[in-house]
Amino acid sequence: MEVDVTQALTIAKFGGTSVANYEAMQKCARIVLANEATRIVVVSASAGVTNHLVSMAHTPMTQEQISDVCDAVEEIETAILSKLAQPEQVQGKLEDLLTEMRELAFHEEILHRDDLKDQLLSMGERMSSLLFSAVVNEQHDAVINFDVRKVLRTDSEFGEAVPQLETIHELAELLLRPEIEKAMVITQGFVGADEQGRTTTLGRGGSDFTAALLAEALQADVCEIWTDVTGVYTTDPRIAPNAHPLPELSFEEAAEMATFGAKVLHPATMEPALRQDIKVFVGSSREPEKGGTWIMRDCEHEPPYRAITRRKEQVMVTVKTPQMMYAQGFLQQVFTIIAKHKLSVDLVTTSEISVSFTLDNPANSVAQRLNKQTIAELETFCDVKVESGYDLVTVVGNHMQSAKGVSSKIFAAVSEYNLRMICFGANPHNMSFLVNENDSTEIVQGLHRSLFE
Ligand SMILES: Nc1ncnc2c1ncn2[C@@H]1O[C@H](COP(=O)(O)OP(=O)(O)O)[C@@H](O)[C@H]1O
Ligand SMILES: N[C@@H](CC(=O)OP(=O)(O)O)C(=O)O
Repeated sequence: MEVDVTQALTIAKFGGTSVANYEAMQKCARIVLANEATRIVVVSASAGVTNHLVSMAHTPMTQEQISDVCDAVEEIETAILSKLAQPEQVQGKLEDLLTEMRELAFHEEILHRDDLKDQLLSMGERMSSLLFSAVVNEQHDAVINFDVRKVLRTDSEFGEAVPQLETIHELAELLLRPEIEKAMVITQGFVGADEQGRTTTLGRGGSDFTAALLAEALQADVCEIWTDVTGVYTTDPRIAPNAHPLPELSFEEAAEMATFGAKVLHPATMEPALRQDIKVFVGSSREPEKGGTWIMRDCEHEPPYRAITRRKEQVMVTVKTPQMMYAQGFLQQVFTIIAKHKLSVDLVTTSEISVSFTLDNPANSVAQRLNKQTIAELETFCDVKVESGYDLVTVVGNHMQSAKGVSSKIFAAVSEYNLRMICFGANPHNMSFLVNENDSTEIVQGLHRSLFE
Protein backbone atom coordinates (compact mmCIF):
# COMPACT_ATOMS: atom_id res chain seq x y z
CA MET A 1 0.00 0.00 0.00
CA GLU A 2 1.33 3.45 -0.92
CA VAL A 3 0.75 6.12 1.69
CA ASP A 4 -0.01 9.75 0.94
CA VAL A 5 3.00 11.35 2.59
CA THR A 6 1.81 14.86 1.89
CA GLN A 7 -0.45 14.27 4.89
CA ALA A 8 0.49 14.99 8.48
CA LEU A 9 3.62 13.17 9.63
CA THR A 10 4.22 11.99 13.19
CA ILE A 11 7.46 10.51 14.51
CA ALA A 12 7.08 8.37 17.61
CA LYS A 13 9.94 7.58 20.00
CA PHE A 14 9.79 4.82 22.61
CA GLY A 15 12.20 4.81 25.54
CA GLY A 16 13.92 1.86 27.19
CA THR A 17 11.11 0.91 29.58
CA SER A 18 8.58 1.08 26.73
CA VAL A 19 10.53 -1.56 24.79
CA ALA A 20 11.76 -3.49 27.83
CA ASN A 21 10.04 -6.76 26.88
CA TYR A 22 7.65 -8.33 24.39
CA GLU A 23 4.45 -7.26 26.16
CA ALA A 24 5.64 -3.66 26.49
CA MET A 25 6.59 -3.69 22.78
CA GLN A 26 3.11 -4.90 21.87
CA LYS A 27 1.61 -1.86 23.62
CA CYS A 28 3.93 0.39 21.64
CA ALA A 29 2.95 -1.34 18.40
CA ARG A 30 -0.72 -0.65 19.16
CA ILE A 31 0.01 3.04 19.79
CA VAL A 32 1.91 3.35 16.53
CA LEU A 33 -0.70 1.56 14.45
CA ALA A 34 -3.58 3.53 15.96
CA ASN A 35 -2.31 6.71 14.32
CA GLU A 36 -2.13 6.75 10.52
CA ALA A 37 0.20 9.73 10.58
CA THR A 38 2.92 7.76 12.40
CA ARG A 39 5.36 6.61 9.73
CA ILE A 40 8.65 6.62 11.63
CA VAL A 41 9.34 4.99 14.97
CA VAL A 42 12.55 5.61 16.90
CA VAL A 43 13.40 3.13 19.63
CA SER A 44 15.86 3.10 22.51
CA ALA A 45 17.62 -0.01 23.73
CA SER A 46 15.53 -2.25 25.99
CA ALA A 47 15.75 -1.10 29.63
CA GLY A 48 19.07 -1.97 31.23
CA VAL A 49 20.89 -2.90 28.03
CA THR A 50 22.79 0.37 27.50
CA ASN A 51 23.92 0.33 31.13
CA HIS A 52 25.34 -3.17 30.59
CA LEU A 53 27.10 -2.06 27.40
CA VAL A 54 28.49 1.08 29.10
CA SER A 55 29.88 -1.04 31.92
CA MET A 56 31.79 -3.22 29.45
CA ALA A 57 33.04 -0.20 27.50
CA HIS A 58 34.29 1.70 30.53
CA THR A 59 35.17 -0.66 33.37
CA PRO A 60 38.11 -3.05 33.38
CA MET A 61 36.63 -6.54 33.82
CA THR A 62 37.79 -10.13 33.87
CA GLN A 63 36.87 -12.33 30.89
CA GLU A 64 34.36 -14.07 33.10
CA GLN A 65 32.71 -10.81 34.12
CA ILE A 66 32.47 -9.68 30.49
CA SER A 67 30.92 -13.01 29.63
CA ASP A 68 28.35 -12.60 32.43
CA VAL A 69 27.34 -9.13 31.23
CA CYS A 70 27.02 -10.36 27.63
CA ASP A 71 24.83 -13.20 28.91
CA ALA A 72 22.62 -10.69 30.75
CA VAL A 73 22.09 -8.68 27.55
CA GLU A 74 21.49 -11.84 25.53
CA GLU A 75 18.85 -12.94 28.03
CA ILE A 76 16.90 -9.68 27.61
CA GLU A 77 16.99 -9.94 23.81
CA THR A 78 16.24 -13.64 23.49
CA ALA A 79 13.34 -13.37 25.96
CA ILE A 80 11.70 -11.03 23.43
CA LEU A 81 12.68 -13.21 20.47
CA SER A 82 11.17 -16.30 22.08
CA LYS A 83 7.74 -14.67 22.33
CA LEU A 84 7.54 -13.65 18.68
CA ALA A 85 4.99 -15.53 16.60
CA GLN A 86 7.67 -16.14 13.94
CA PRO A 87 11.04 -15.84 15.66
CA GLU A 88 12.85 -17.49 12.76
CA GLN A 89 12.34 -14.32 10.67
CA VAL A 90 14.79 -12.32 12.78
CA GLN A 91 16.70 -14.98 14.72
CA GLY A 92 19.69 -15.04 12.36
CA LYS A 93 20.04 -11.26 12.38
CA LEU A 94 19.79 -11.14 16.17
CA GLU A 95 22.48 -13.82 16.47
CA ASP A 96 24.75 -11.75 14.20
CA LEU A 97 24.22 -8.70 16.40
CA LEU A 98 24.90 -10.67 19.57
CA THR A 99 28.10 -12.02 18.02
CA GLU A 100 29.16 -8.49 17.07
CA MET A 101 28.46 -7.38 20.65
CA ARG A 102 30.61 -10.17 22.12
CA GLU A 103 33.47 -9.48 19.71
CA LEU A 104 33.47 -5.81 20.68
CA ALA A 105 33.12 -6.53 24.41
CA PHE A 106 36.14 -8.88 24.31
CA HIS A 107 38.17 -6.63 21.99
CA GLU A 108 41.54 -6.01 23.62
CA GLU A 109 41.31 -2.26 22.92
CA ILE A 110 37.71 -1.70 24.01
CA LEU A 111 38.71 0.36 27.06
CA HIS A 112 41.02 2.59 25.03
CA ARG A 113 39.31 3.22 21.70
CA ASP A 114 36.33 5.58 21.67
CA ASP A 115 35.18 4.38 18.24
CA LEU A 116 34.92 0.79 19.51
CA LYS A 117 33.07 1.95 22.64
CA ASP A 118 30.43 3.70 20.51
CA GLN A 119 30.04 0.69 18.27
CA LEU A 120 29.44 -1.42 21.36
CA LEU A 121 27.00 1.12 22.83
CA SER A 122 25.00 1.13 19.58
CA MET A 123 24.22 -2.58 19.87
CA GLY A 124 21.26 -2.08 22.25
CA GLU A 125 19.30 0.08 19.81
CA ARG A 126 20.27 -2.10 16.85
CA MET A 127 18.84 -5.17 18.61
CA SER A 128 15.71 -3.52 20.03
CA SER A 129 14.80 -1.99 16.64
CA LEU A 130 15.14 -5.38 14.96
CA LEU A 131 12.91 -7.04 17.54
CA PHE A 132 10.40 -4.18 17.63
CA SER A 133 10.10 -4.33 13.82
CA ALA A 134 9.14 -7.98 14.20
CA VAL A 135 6.54 -7.15 16.85
CA VAL A 136 4.95 -4.44 14.68
CA ASN A 137 5.11 -6.86 11.75
CA GLU A 138 2.82 -9.23 13.65
CA GLN A 139 0.05 -6.64 13.35
CA HIS A 140 1.06 -4.81 10.16
CA ASP A 141 2.46 -6.00 6.82
CA ALA A 142 4.79 -3.30 5.61
CA VAL A 143 7.55 -2.69 8.14
CA ILE A 144 11.19 -1.74 7.55
CA ASN A 145 14.00 -1.85 10.10
CA PHE A 146 16.00 1.13 8.85
CA ASP A 147 19.67 1.65 9.80
CA VAL A 148 19.68 5.22 11.11
CA ARG A 149 23.43 5.49 10.46
CA LYS A 150 22.59 5.99 6.78
CA VAL A 151 21.09 9.41 7.58
CA LEU A 152 22.10 10.50 11.10
CA ARG A 153 25.45 12.04 10.16
CA THR A 154 27.52 13.37 13.05
CA ASP A 155 31.02 14.63 13.69
CA SER A 156 33.56 12.19 15.15
CA GLU A 157 33.24 13.22 18.80
CA PHE A 158 32.54 9.66 19.98
CA GLY A 159 30.26 9.44 23.00
CA GLU A 160 28.82 12.92 22.48
CA ALA A 161 28.70 13.26 18.73
CA VAL A 162 27.31 16.46 17.26
CA PRO A 163 24.71 15.99 14.49
CA GLN A 164 25.37 17.67 11.15
CA LEU A 165 22.01 19.14 10.37
CA GLU A 166 22.31 19.95 6.68
CA THR A 167 23.67 16.53 5.78
CA ILE A 168 21.00 14.83 7.89
CA HIS A 169 18.34 16.81 6.08
CA GLU A 170 19.73 15.87 2.65
CA LEU A 171 20.20 12.19 3.51
CA ALA A 172 16.77 11.93 5.14
CA GLU A 173 15.08 13.35 2.03
CA LEU A 174 17.10 11.04 -0.20
CA LEU A 175 17.00 7.79 1.76
CA LEU A 176 14.33 7.97 4.45
CA ARG A 177 11.42 9.79 2.81
CA PRO A 178 11.04 7.19 0.02
CA GLU A 179 10.88 4.45 2.68
CA ILE A 180 8.00 6.02 4.62
CA GLU A 181 5.95 6.00 1.44
CA LYS A 182 6.26 2.22 1.32
CA ALA A 183 6.27 1.08 4.93
CA MET A 184 6.32 1.84 8.61
CA VAL A 185 9.96 2.70 9.36
CA ILE A 186 11.42 1.45 12.63
CA THR A 187 14.83 2.88 13.43
CA GLN A 188 17.38 3.39 16.20
CA GLY A 189 17.66 6.33 18.55
CA PHE A 190 20.96 7.46 20.11
CA VAL A 191 23.11 6.17 17.23
CA GLY A 192 24.75 7.97 14.32
CA ALA A 193 27.73 7.70 11.99
CA ASP A 194 30.54 10.05 11.03
CA GLU A 195 31.70 10.86 7.52
CA GLN A 196 33.91 7.77 7.43
CA GLY A 197 30.92 5.62 8.34
CA ARG A 198 32.14 4.92 11.88
CA THR A 199 29.37 4.44 14.43
CA THR A 200 28.90 7.30 16.90
CA THR A 201 26.47 7.96 19.77
CA LEU A 202 24.73 11.17 20.84
CA GLY A 203 25.21 10.90 24.62
CA ARG A 204 23.08 9.11 27.22
CA GLY A 205 19.35 9.56 26.74
CA GLY A 206 19.97 10.71 23.16
CA SER A 207 17.09 8.85 21.49
CA ASP A 208 14.72 11.77 22.13
CA PHE A 209 17.21 13.93 20.28
CA THR A 210 17.27 11.49 17.33
CA ALA A 211 13.48 11.63 17.07
CA ALA A 212 13.51 15.43 17.10
CA LEU A 213 16.31 15.56 14.51
CA LEU A 214 14.46 13.24 12.13
CA ALA A 215 11.25 15.19 12.73
CA GLU A 216 13.08 18.37 11.78
CA ALA A 217 14.75 16.83 8.74
CA LEU A 218 11.44 15.59 7.34
CA GLN A 219 9.38 18.57 8.55
CA ALA A 220 7.13 16.36 10.65
CA ASP A 221 4.12 17.86 12.37
CA VAL A 222 4.41 16.03 15.66
CA CYS A 223 7.17 14.28 17.58
CA GLU A 224 5.85 11.90 20.23
CA ILE A 225 8.04 10.85 23.17
CA TRP A 226 6.52 7.73 24.76
CA THR A 227 7.94 6.85 28.15
CA ASP A 228 6.92 5.47 31.57
CA VAL A 229 5.16 8.61 32.91
CA THR A 230 1.96 10.26 31.70
CA GLY A 231 3.73 13.42 30.58
CA VAL A 232 6.13 15.97 32.01
CA TYR A 233 5.33 16.48 35.69
CA THR A 234 5.63 19.44 38.04
CA THR A 235 8.69 17.61 39.33
CA ASP A 236 10.11 14.10 39.13
CA PRO A 237 7.30 11.97 40.60
CA ARG A 238 9.99 9.77 42.15
CA ILE A 239 11.00 12.72 44.35
CA ALA A 240 7.58 14.22 45.14
CA PRO A 241 4.68 11.76 45.09
CA ASN A 242 2.19 14.64 44.73
CA ALA A 243 3.77 15.81 41.49
CA HIS A 244 1.23 16.00 38.69
CA PRO A 245 1.43 15.96 34.89
CA LEU A 246 1.41 19.26 33.04
CA PRO A 247 -1.05 19.57 30.15
CA GLU A 248 1.17 22.07 28.31
CA LEU A 249 4.67 23.51 28.30
CA SER A 250 6.50 25.97 26.06
CA PHE A 251 9.63 24.94 24.15
CA GLU A 252 11.65 27.30 26.37
CA GLU A 253 10.28 25.86 29.61
CA ALA A 254 10.83 22.29 28.41
CA ALA A 255 14.39 23.13 27.33
CA GLU A 256 15.14 24.63 30.75
CA MET A 257 13.63 21.61 32.49
CA ALA A 258 15.64 19.17 30.41
CA THR A 259 18.88 21.11 30.82
CA PHE A 260 18.44 21.33 34.58
CA GLY A 261 17.74 17.67 35.16
CA ALA A 262 14.24 16.52 34.08
CA LYS A 263 15.41 13.16 32.76
CA VAL A 264 12.15 12.61 30.91
CA LEU A 265 13.58 14.71 28.02
CA HIS A 266 17.08 14.88 26.58
CA PRO A 267 18.33 18.49 26.83
CA ALA A 268 18.92 18.92 23.09
CA THR A 269 15.46 17.66 22.05
CA MET A 270 13.81 21.05 22.00
CA GLU A 271 16.28 22.71 19.61
CA PRO A 272 15.12 20.95 16.42
CA ALA A 273 11.49 21.20 17.55
CA LEU A 274 11.83 24.94 18.11
CA ARG A 275 13.60 25.52 14.78
CA GLN A 276 10.81 23.80 12.80
CA ASP A 277 7.95 24.58 15.20
CA ILE A 278 7.19 20.87 15.66
CA LYS A 279 4.82 20.03 18.50
CA VAL A 280 6.23 17.53 20.97
CA PHE A 281 3.96 15.18 22.91
CA VAL A 282 5.13 13.29 26.02
CA GLY A 283 2.98 10.39 27.25
CA SER A 284 3.03 6.95 28.80
CA SER A 285 3.18 3.91 26.52
CA ARG A 286 1.63 1.90 29.37
CA GLU A 287 -1.34 4.24 29.68
CA PRO A 288 -1.73 6.10 26.39
CA GLU A 289 -5.40 6.76 27.14
CA LYS A 290 -4.38 9.11 29.97
CA GLY A 291 -3.04 11.70 27.52
CA GLY A 292 0.10 13.64 28.29
CA THR A 293 1.97 16.91 27.91
CA TRP A 294 1.99 19.02 24.75
CA ILE A 295 5.12 21.09 24.26
CA MET A 296 4.72 23.95 21.80
CA ARG A 297 5.68 27.49 20.92
CA ASP A 298 2.71 29.30 22.47
CA CYS A 299 0.95 28.00 25.57
CA GLU A 300 -2.47 29.06 26.76
CA HIS A 301 -1.12 29.85 30.23
CA GLU A 302 2.28 31.18 31.26
CA PRO A 303 2.37 30.71 35.04
CA PRO A 304 5.32 32.10 37.05
CA TYR A 305 6.03 28.61 38.45
CA ARG A 306 5.71 25.60 36.14
CA ALA A 307 8.02 22.92 37.52
CA ILE A 308 11.00 22.08 39.72
CA THR A 309 13.99 20.08 38.54
CA ARG A 310 17.05 18.57 40.16
CA ARG A 311 20.39 17.77 38.62
CA LYS A 312 22.59 15.60 40.75
CA GLU A 313 26.34 15.33 41.22
CA GLN A 314 27.41 18.87 40.48
CA VAL A 315 30.96 20.09 40.93
CA MET A 316 31.67 23.66 41.98
CA VAL A 317 34.91 25.26 40.87
CA THR A 318 36.07 28.52 42.44
CA VAL A 319 39.00 30.40 40.92
CA LYS A 320 40.41 33.37 42.76
CA THR A 321 43.24 35.86 42.27
CA PRO A 322 43.80 39.03 44.32
CA GLN A 323 46.09 40.33 41.56
CA MET A 324 43.07 40.82 39.35
CA MET A 325 41.60 43.55 41.57
CA TYR A 326 40.68 46.40 39.19
CA ALA A 327 42.37 44.57 36.31
CA GLN A 328 40.54 43.56 33.15
CA GLY A 329 40.35 40.23 31.40
CA PHE A 330 40.17 37.81 34.37
CA LEU A 331 36.86 36.26 33.32
CA GLN A 332 38.03 36.09 29.74
CA GLN A 333 41.17 34.22 30.76
CA VAL A 334 39.18 31.74 32.84
CA PHE A 335 36.58 31.07 30.19
CA THR A 336 39.13 30.74 27.41
CA ILE A 337 40.56 27.75 29.27
CA ILE A 338 37.08 26.36 29.96
CA ALA A 339 36.22 26.65 26.27
CA LYS A 340 39.52 25.12 25.16
CA HIS A 341 38.78 22.02 27.26
CA LYS A 342 35.17 21.93 26.00
CA LEU A 343 33.72 22.10 29.51
CA SER A 344 30.07 23.03 29.74
CA VAL A 345 29.39 25.50 32.55
CA ASP A 346 25.88 25.86 33.98
CA LEU A 347 25.84 28.36 36.85
CA VAL A 348 28.25 31.25 37.22
CA THR A 349 28.68 33.79 40.01
CA THR A 350 31.42 36.40 40.06
CA SER A 351 33.11 38.94 42.26
CA GLU A 352 35.96 41.32 41.44
CA ILE A 353 38.66 38.75 42.20
CA SER A 354 36.93 35.41 41.97
CA VAL A 355 34.50 33.41 39.91
CA SER A 356 32.60 30.27 40.83
CA PHE A 357 30.97 27.98 38.32
CA THR A 358 29.33 24.58 38.27
CA LEU A 359 30.01 21.60 36.05
CA ASP A 360 28.44 18.21 35.82
CA ASN A 361 30.44 15.71 37.82
CA PRO A 362 33.29 14.90 35.43
CA ALA A 363 32.95 11.23 36.31
CA ASN A 364 29.67 11.40 34.39
CA SER A 365 31.23 13.03 31.40
CA VAL A 366 32.43 10.69 28.72
CA ALA A 367 35.49 12.79 28.07
CA GLN A 368 36.22 13.39 31.77
CA ARG A 369 37.32 16.85 30.80
CA LEU A 370 37.84 18.44 34.20
CA ASN A 371 41.24 16.88 34.19
CA LYS A 372 44.50 17.78 35.82
CA GLN A 373 45.58 19.74 32.78
CA THR A 374 42.58 22.11 32.96
CA ILE A 375 43.24 22.77 36.62
CA ALA A 376 46.96 23.20 36.03
CA GLU A 377 46.27 25.81 33.34
CA LEU A 378 43.93 27.74 35.64
CA GLU A 379 46.50 27.51 38.41
CA THR A 380 49.04 29.41 36.29
CA PHE A 381 47.21 32.63 37.18
CA CYS A 382 44.80 31.90 40.06
CA ASP A 383 44.00 29.66 43.01
CA VAL A 384 41.60 26.86 42.14
CA LYS A 385 39.25 25.08 44.51
CA VAL A 386 37.13 22.12 43.34
CA GLU A 387 34.25 21.00 45.57
CA SER A 388 31.77 18.19 45.00
CA GLY A 389 28.73 16.85 46.82
CA TYR A 390 26.26 19.35 45.42
CA ASP A 391 22.96 19.14 43.55
CA LEU A 392 21.37 21.83 41.42
CA VAL A 393 17.71 22.65 42.12
CA THR A 394 15.88 24.81 39.59
CA VAL A 395 12.43 26.39 39.58
CA VAL A 396 11.21 26.77 36.00
CA GLY A 397 8.48 29.22 35.03
CA ASN A 398 7.68 32.41 33.13
CA HIS A 399 8.32 36.12 33.53
CA MET A 400 10.17 35.23 36.72
CA GLN A 401 12.45 38.24 36.65
CA SER A 402 9.61 40.74 36.23
CA ALA A 403 6.74 39.25 38.28
CA LYS A 404 6.48 40.61 41.82
CA GLY A 405 7.01 38.32 44.81
CA VAL A 406 8.43 35.39 42.82
CA SER A 407 11.79 35.27 44.56
CA SER A 408 10.40 35.91 48.06
CA LYS A 409 8.03 32.96 47.77
CA ILE A 410 10.82 30.69 46.57
CA PHE A 411 13.27 31.90 49.23
CA ALA A 412 10.66 31.42 51.97
CA ALA A 413 10.36 27.77 50.93
CA VAL A 414 14.13 27.17 51.15
CA SER A 415 14.91 29.42 54.13
CA GLU A 416 16.05 26.52 56.34
CA TYR A 417 18.79 25.39 54.00
CA ASN A 418 22.27 26.46 53.07
CA LEU A 419 22.27 27.71 49.47
CA ARG A 420 25.79 27.55 48.12
CA MET A 421 25.12 29.45 44.88
CA ILE A 422 22.05 31.27 43.52
CA CYS A 423 21.45 32.14 39.86
CA PHE A 424 18.55 34.30 38.77
CA GLY A 425 17.83 36.96 36.22
CA ALA A 426 19.71 35.88 33.12
CA ASN A 427 16.48 34.63 31.59
CA PRO A 428 12.79 34.79 32.54
CA HIS A 429 12.40 31.05 32.88
CA ASN A 430 14.46 29.88 35.83
CA MET A 431 15.93 30.38 39.28
CA SER A 432 18.63 27.89 40.29
CA PHE A 433 20.30 26.99 43.59
CA LEU A 434 23.32 24.88 44.28
CA VAL A 435 22.59 22.94 47.46
CA ASN A 436 24.18 20.19 49.51
CA GLU A 437 23.30 16.83 47.99
CA ASN A 438 21.87 15.61 51.29
CA ASP A 439 19.33 18.46 51.34
CA SER A 440 18.15 18.40 47.74
CA THR A 441 15.28 15.90 48.12
CA GLU A 442 13.77 17.86 51.01
CA ILE A 443 14.30 21.14 49.19
CA VAL A 444 12.48 19.90 46.07
CA GLN A 445 9.67 18.46 48.18
CA GLY A 446 9.35 21.68 50.21
CA LEU A 447 9.35 23.87 47.10
CA HIS A 448 6.78 21.59 45.50
CA ARG A 449 4.46 21.87 48.52
CA SER A 450 4.81 25.62 48.58
CA LEU A 451 4.44 26.27 44.84
CA PHE A 452 2.13 23.51 43.61
CA GLU A 453 0.19 21.76 46.37
N1 LIG B 1 9.55 16.54 35.53
C1 LIG B 1 9.48 15.24 35.25
N2 LIG B 1 8.35 14.71 34.73
C2 LIG B 1 8.27 13.42 34.44
N3 LIG B 1 9.26 12.53 34.65
C3 LIG B 1 10.41 13.00 35.15
C4 LIG B 1 10.58 14.37 35.48
N4 LIG B 1 11.82 14.53 35.98
C5 LIG B 1 12.42 13.34 35.95
N5 LIG B 1 11.58 12.39 35.47
C6 LIG B 1 11.90 10.97 35.36
O1 LIG B 1 12.10 10.64 34.00
C7 LIG B 1 11.74 9.27 33.85
C8 LIG B 1 11.54 8.99 32.37
O2 LIG B 1 12.78 9.20 31.69
P1 LIG B 1 13.63 7.95 31.20
O3 LIG B 1 13.82 7.00 32.33
O4 LIG B 1 14.85 8.46 30.50
O5 LIG B 1 12.60 7.33 30.18
P2 LIG B 1 12.80 6.59 28.80
O6 LIG B 1 13.58 5.34 29.08
O7 LIG B 1 11.40 6.33 28.35
O8 LIG B 1 13.53 7.54 27.88
C9 LIG B 1 10.51 9.12 34.70
O9 LIG B 1 10.31 7.80 35.13
C10 LIG B 1 10.76 10.07 35.84
O10 LIG B 1 11.20 9.42 37.02
N1 LIG C 1 19.74 3.73 25.19
C1 LIG C 1 20.36 5.02 25.36
C2 LIG C 1 19.58 6.12 24.67
C3 LIG C 1 18.26 6.53 25.26
O1 LIG C 1 17.73 7.57 24.90
O2 LIG C 1 17.67 5.73 26.14
P1 LIG C 1 16.26 6.09 26.93
O3 LIG C 1 15.28 6.61 25.88
O4 LIG C 1 15.81 4.82 27.55
O5 LIG C 1 16.56 7.16 27.95
C4 LIG C 1 20.62 5.31 26.84
O6 LIG C 1 20.24 4.51 27.68
O7 LIG C 1 21.23 6.32 27.11
